Amino acid sequence: MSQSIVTDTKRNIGIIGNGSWGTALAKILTDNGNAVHWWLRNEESVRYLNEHQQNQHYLKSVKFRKGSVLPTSSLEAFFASCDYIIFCVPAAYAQSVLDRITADMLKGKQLISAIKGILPSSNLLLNDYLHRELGFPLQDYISITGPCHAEEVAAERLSYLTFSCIDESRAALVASFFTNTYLRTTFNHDIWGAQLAAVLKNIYALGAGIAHGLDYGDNFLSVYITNCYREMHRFLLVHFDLVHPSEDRPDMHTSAYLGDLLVTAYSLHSRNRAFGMMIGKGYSVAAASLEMSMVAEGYYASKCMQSVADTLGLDIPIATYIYRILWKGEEPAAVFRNIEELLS
Ligand SMILES: NC(=O)C1=CN([C@@H]2O[C@H](COP(=O)(O)OP(=O)(O)OC[C@H]3O[C@@H](n4cnc5c(N)ncnc54)[C@H](OP(=O)(O)O)[C@@H]3O)[C@@H](O)[C@H]2O)C=CC1
Ligand SMILES: O=C(CO)COP(=O)(O)O
Repeated sequence: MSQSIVTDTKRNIGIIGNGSWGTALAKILTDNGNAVHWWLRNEESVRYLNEHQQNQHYLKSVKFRKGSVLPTSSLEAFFASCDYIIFCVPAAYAQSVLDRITADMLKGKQLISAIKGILPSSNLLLNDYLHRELGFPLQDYISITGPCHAEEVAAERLSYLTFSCIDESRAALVASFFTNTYLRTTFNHDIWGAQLAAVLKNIYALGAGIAHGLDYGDNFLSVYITNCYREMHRFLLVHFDLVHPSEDRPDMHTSAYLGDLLVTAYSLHSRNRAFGMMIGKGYSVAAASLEMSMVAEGYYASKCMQSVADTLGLDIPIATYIYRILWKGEEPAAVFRNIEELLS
């Protein structure tokens, strides 16, 4: 795609995080004619991006037009330049960035979360953390979810994203920045449901990878995923009753729910599936982590969501079995024999 770069200063968009997804989002935005500010945590990555117009380590097939991305390693300079800030650091590492952000830096900004994880130090979603710790207004927070792998965006294969915000009109506006011929967008006000579903699906998809590694077939996997979806639904309904009683119940018929569970459980691009597959094949968690150059959020989410479920007294048996494999060192084959008995 080629368009001229938008110099409209009212739409200053920035991305925090330089992994595959941050790079894919930068591609969409620059393809749509926006100049994108980009915070990268190390100076060498900034230098490389400036010199080569591509990310040194992730999604190298994406080449940016000169001047379309504006990288910096100074968080202060980055915040001063942006009105819309996309947060795209894996949840496991997000705290190191959050610790450097003050309420003043966030004043007047729209925060767009592209992470599909929960913060391990607090077991909170990013919006709840920012609201509680920095008084950030919940209506200024938009999430991006939906079944979408960075690699397919890089190849401009038709994909769909969901934008959620308490104030639907803001979700609609931000969605419009991303819409183009290979990227369709929808928007809603389901901010907690969409984010929680994204966290949970990573755990279940990692479990699907384990099943795959253990040599279960497609017949088993389809039943496993159906049961995961049912468990996710049960969890969300009770979670909403207990934590967000006045919010609309999540609309599980949208692709941010089933669609994302399916793509993460089945796609060869999925890091959660790949990580799980190694566990199923007998790798230890440490060995599987070493093999991965990218992050499988489901591993960290498994511990966080177990803690959330225990605190609220919620039962998530399949996720608990995955947690026991990942964090309690239980033997995958034996645990999956228990999961077999659970499924219907
Ligand atoms: N990839 C995808 O297709 C999609 C990803 N997402 C979500 O986007 C979020 C970001 O993931 P993604 O872009 O894929 O990440 P990747 O797994 O592609 O890359 C890892 C990122 O983590 C950073 N990182 C690694 N170690 C540390 C550390 N110790 N401290 C701080 N940062 C570190 C890396 O920075 P560095 O290179 O400097 O080490 C890099 O930016 C996740 O929540 C993911 O679930 C959502 C939809 C699709
Ligand atoms: O969220 C994703 C696809 O929608 C990415 O999943 P993985 O992190 O497993 O690659």
